[in-house]
Amino acid sequence: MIRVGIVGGTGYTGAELLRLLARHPQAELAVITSRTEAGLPVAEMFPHLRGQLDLCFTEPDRGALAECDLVFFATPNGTAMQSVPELLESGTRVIDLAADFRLTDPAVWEQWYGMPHHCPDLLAEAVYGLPEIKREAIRSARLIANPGCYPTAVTLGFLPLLEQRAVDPTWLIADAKSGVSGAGRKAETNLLMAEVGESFKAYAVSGHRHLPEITQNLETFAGMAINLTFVPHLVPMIRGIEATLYARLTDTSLDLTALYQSRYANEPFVDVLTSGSPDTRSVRGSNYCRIAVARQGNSVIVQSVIDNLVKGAAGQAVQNMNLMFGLDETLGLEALALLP
Ligand SMILES: NC(=O)C1=CN([C@@H]2O[C@H](COP(=O)(O)OP(=O)(O)OC[C@H]3O[C@@H](n4cnc5c(N)ncnc54)[C@H](OP(=O)(O)O)[C@@H]3O)[C@@H](O)[C@H]2O)C=CC1
Ligand SMILES: CC(=O)N[C@@H](CCC(=O)OP(=O)(O)O)C(=O)O
Repeated sequence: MIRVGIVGGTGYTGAELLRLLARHPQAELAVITSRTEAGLPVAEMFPHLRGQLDLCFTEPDRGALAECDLVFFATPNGTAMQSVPELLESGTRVIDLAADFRLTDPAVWEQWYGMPHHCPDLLAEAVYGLPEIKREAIRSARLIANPGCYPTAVTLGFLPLLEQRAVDPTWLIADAKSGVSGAGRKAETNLLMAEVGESFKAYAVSGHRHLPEITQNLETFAGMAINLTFVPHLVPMIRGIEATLYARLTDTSLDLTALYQSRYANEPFVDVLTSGSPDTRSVRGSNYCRIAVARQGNSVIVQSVIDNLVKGAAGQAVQNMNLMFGLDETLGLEALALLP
C-alpha cells in the first residue's frame, strides 16, 4: 500500500483527491491537512466520505508528512516549494497540483507568479506530469509538477498538429472556458452565484499565468518559438473546461481525425470523436479528455474538453501516482462521466 498525505484537504482539488483515493485499492490515506479545520473529522466536512475514511484534518506537520511515501500538495501557488526540499530529502515523493514546479525558468516563474522561487535548483529535476508526453519520466520521478487545468486541455488539443508540423506554430489561438470550481473554494464576491450565474465573460485577456506554461509545452513539440493567443472565460457551470483551438494548416491533405486517433490510440484517457462536438458533461467527474477536430478551408478547429478537477487536477495526479508506483495507470480512475 502507498502511504499518502494530502496538504490542503479542504479545497476543491483536495476533496477530489479524497474522493478518488478513498476507494483506491493501493492507497492508504494517512495524513490530510487543513490549517483552519485541524481536529475536525474529514467525514464531518465531507459526508460523502462517511464510512470510507476515519481520519481528522491535522495541521500541516512536516514530520508526519515525511513518514508518507507520497505527498500531494493541493495548495495555493508558492506553498509546496517551501516544504518540498525537506520531504524529498527524507525519501518522500511529491506531486504538486499547483504551479510551483511547472515552469523550467525561475525568472519566468517570478515574472508570472510575483514571488522568487524558493528552490530553483529543483526545477530541472521536476517532471511535468502530463502522461501523454512524459510517461516514462513520470515512472521514476521524485517530484511531479501536475499540469494546470487549461494547459492540460490546450496542450492535448494542439499536440498532434504540432508534432506532425501540420500547422503554422506562429499563429495559434486558444479560446478556453472554465466552470467556477476552477477558481477554488475560497470565498470571493466575483464568484458568487449572483455574480456568475446567467452571465459569461472573458478574463485575464492581457495575459493569464497559464500562457507561459502552455507556450513552454507547445514549443517542445513545435521545436521552435510559437505564438499563442490564449483567452480564458468564466462560464456559469461548476465543473468543466472547453477549449476551442484554431490554427492554420500547412498541409490541407491530412486526414485530421486519423492523425488524432493514431496519436492517442494507446492513451487510456484521451478519446477522439469521429463526428460531432464534445461537451463538458461527457467528461464530468471522469478522467477523460475528449477531443474533436474539424477543418474550414485551411483553418483547423480543435475542441478539447476535460473536467478541470479530474483530468485537469486530481485525476491526473492519481494517474501520475499510479505510474510512479508501478501500478496500472487507470487504477481508481475507472469512473465514467455523470449524466445529466
Ligand atoms: N480548482 C481547479 O480546477 C484547479 C486547481 N489547481 C491548483 O491546485 C491548487 C489547489 O486548488 P483548489 O483546490 O482549487 O484550491 P482551494 O482554494 O479550494 O483550496 C486550497 C487548500 O489549500 C489549503 N491551504 C491554503 N494555504 C495553505 C498553506 N499556506 N499551507 C497549507 N495549506 C494551505 C487550504 O486549507 P487551509 O487554509 O484550511 O489550510 C485548502 O484546503 C491551486 O494551486 C490551484 O491553482 C490546478 C488545476 C485545477
Ligand atoms: C475559473 C478560474 O478562475 N480558473 C483558474 C484556474 C487556476 C488554476 O487551475 O490554477 P493553476 O493550474 O495555475 O494551479 C484561474 O484562471 O486562475
